[in-house]
Amino acid sequence: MSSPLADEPVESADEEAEPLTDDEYAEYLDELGSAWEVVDDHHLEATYEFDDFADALAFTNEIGELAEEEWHHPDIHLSWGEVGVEMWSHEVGGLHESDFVMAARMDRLYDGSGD
Ligand SMILES: C[C@H](O)[C@H](O)[C@H]1CNC2=NC(N)=NC(=O)C2=N1
Repeated sequence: MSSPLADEPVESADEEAEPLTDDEYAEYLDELGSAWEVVDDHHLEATYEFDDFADALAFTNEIGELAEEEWHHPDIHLSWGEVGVEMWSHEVGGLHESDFVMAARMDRLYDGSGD
């Protein structure tokens, strides 16, 4: 079951936007699945598990298409049976609401693609 955050728009950060503070991002983190954690107050991290490399590659491509559609791109680490994702906003040098929306969209893709 993905978070309602997945229904929010992915908006680019304002020019002068500052990264979210831990108090500010706490509420968004609570709305995401437990797979996600914030690292160094800078980015979101999660690892998705798959049966094999081919399934992990297919999910990687799904995330890539989402990122291109929304023009908001994660770092993706593809390995056998696993896809590691790091998500932050380059323009603010840290976390923005859109990172949490993208994380929820990735969870929705994963839920839809099965285990
Ligand atoms: C150069 C390009 O416009 C920028 O990288 C865009 C597109 N993708 C992006 N992705 C992420 N994660 N953060 C950004 O600030 C961002 N901005």
